[in-house]
Amino acid sequence: MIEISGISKSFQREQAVKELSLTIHNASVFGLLGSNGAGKTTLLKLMAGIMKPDEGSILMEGQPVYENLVNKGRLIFVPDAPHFFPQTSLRQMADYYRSVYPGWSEERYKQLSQVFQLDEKRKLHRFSKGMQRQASFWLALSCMPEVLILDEPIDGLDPIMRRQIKNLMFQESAERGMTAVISSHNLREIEDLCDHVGMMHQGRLIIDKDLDVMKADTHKVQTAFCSADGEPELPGNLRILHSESRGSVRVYIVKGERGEIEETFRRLNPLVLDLLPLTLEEIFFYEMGDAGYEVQPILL
Ligand SMILES: Nc1ncnc2c1ncn2[C@@H]1O[C@H](COP(=O)(O)OP(=O)(O)OP(=O)(O)O)[C@@H](O)[C@H]1O
Repeated sequence: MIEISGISKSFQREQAVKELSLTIHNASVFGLLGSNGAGKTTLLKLMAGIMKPDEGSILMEGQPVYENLVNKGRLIFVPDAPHFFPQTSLRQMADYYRSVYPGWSEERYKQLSQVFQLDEKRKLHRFSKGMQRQASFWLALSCMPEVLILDEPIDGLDPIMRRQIKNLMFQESAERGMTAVISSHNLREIEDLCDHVGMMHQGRLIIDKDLDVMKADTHKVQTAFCSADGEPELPGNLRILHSESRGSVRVYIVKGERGEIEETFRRLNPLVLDLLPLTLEEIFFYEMGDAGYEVQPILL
């Protein structure tokens, strides 16, 4: 378990992370969203023990991460721009990882050659951007990390490799109980991969929710009423985040339990009544508005 309590981090006069608290449970896949400059990379580096918070604490299995070799050996941070030693081949880089990470598995490294199919003898700087990213995943997963921290990992990968990486992440999480923390600007990617989602804005964590709970809690209601009766007054107990008319159809975004919402609308004798699921993008859009944030500058 990763327990983050009241951390802040400033660069000169810029406060990148502000009084942020968060718990990430073992074997979960946590998606971190937010606008450019929201503080995601800073938070990930703090979690990985690359930087020390100015205030607050970050504990992994009850122990600090910063300057703690045991915890650092349990986690791998994959940055948005892969970092390799100059003039090294993938095999040489693998030798280095083997010497540093106690969990390194030669067997896993060999297995993963079936997925990545990169030339191990070739110098890494000669690889394309996407191939370098594949090499980072190959090395990171061969270390059998308990925690994998990924900064915008999927960008630059082709669709087949994206799927392969997603499958590997599911496999590592389900079979070995690996915890993953993934920052991304891609809501669909996060929706596919993650079971828990956080959103940062100006250094703060403004949403921290289970994806299933979030989905089960917000509904799109499409309804139409007999025009002769006019539009009925909705009961005050309905928590409506948004409403709009599309011709004769009225669309409501409503928070609450599906059965209760349906029952409430049925009592108004609608001609049409449909309850539809929302995408993560839609849920965020309305949740952020509900939380009083200007949605446009936050969602990309
Ligand atoms: N090494 C640094 N020195 C000075 N300021 C920094 C440094 N690293 C980050 N910052 C500042 O901290 C803030 C948060 O940056 P961070 O890279 O964490 O954001 P981000 O959410 O990852 O952004 P993006 O989505 O654009 O990658 C920004 O205002 C940035 O300018």
